[in-house]
Amino acid sequence: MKHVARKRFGQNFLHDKYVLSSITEAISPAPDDAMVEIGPGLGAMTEQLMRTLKMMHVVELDRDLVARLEKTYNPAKLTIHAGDALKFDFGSIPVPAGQKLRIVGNLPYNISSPLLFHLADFAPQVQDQHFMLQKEVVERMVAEPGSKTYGRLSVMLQWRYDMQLLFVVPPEAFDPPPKVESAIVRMIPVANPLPCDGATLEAVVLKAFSQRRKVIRNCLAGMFTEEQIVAAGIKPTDRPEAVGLAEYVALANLLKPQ
Ligand SMILES: C[S@@+](CC[C@H](N)C(=O)[O-])C[C@H]1O[C@@H](n2cnc3c(N)ncnc32)[C@H](O)[C@@H]1O
Repeated sequence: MKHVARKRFGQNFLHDKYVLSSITEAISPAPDDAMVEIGPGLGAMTEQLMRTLKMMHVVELDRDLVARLEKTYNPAKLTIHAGDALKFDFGSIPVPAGQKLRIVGNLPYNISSPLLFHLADFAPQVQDQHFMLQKEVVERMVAEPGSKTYGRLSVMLQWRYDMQLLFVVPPEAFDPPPKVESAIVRMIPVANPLPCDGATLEAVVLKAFSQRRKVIRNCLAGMFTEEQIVAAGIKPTDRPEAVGLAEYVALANLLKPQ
């Protein structure tokens, strides 16, 4: 029976063979990799990856799709975790000694930001992440200070990952086609993130970008004095999008020294 795509689960299934092989090439799986795919759906990417991998894991929320995958794949090769990737403990996936986890997925766009933040908790156990996301979200992730798209997502993710937009994918590559363009992003956890308390950095960045049009001194009023802002190496009259990661980290460390 044909599966009817469910909008509430962000289901847009990849069917373009060229795009699928380009993603697989970018991921470049090796037979013994410890890999987990988020949202395998009808298995378009899973199928490609399993041509090389000896075994892999998937996390899928839609029970109908879980049932299909169970019927299609050998459980010795594919471990299916039925449930919500937002609550999934990625640290529970067994990884051979000396290896780290590789995470891939054509992600449900409606939960992409919370999912990326959830995954950041597992960054030290991860080798790399390759995701299909809304192009506009990838542009925000990789944006440099000074650009219009630079914001909370850029700072928080750049603290934990080196990121690269690999290529853009048009809506026609999916069934049903989404309304927006998509892009593939590669995320590699940084070996030594600048020392800082993550929750404090998040609070600072959230406040800083809550009023983008204001100067940083006004955005952060009540949290930092002008002297503290200067001590963090920031010009108080700059706008929040002009402030770099190291300076936001310096501010967070003033509130909670490491
Ligand atoms: C954009 S589709 C991609 C499907 C497939 N990987 C492909 O490329 O054709 C997103 C997939 O994520 C699943 N999904 C949605 N929300 C999820 C969640 N919270 N946890 C795990 N999977 C989820 C959907 O059911 C769907 O299979």
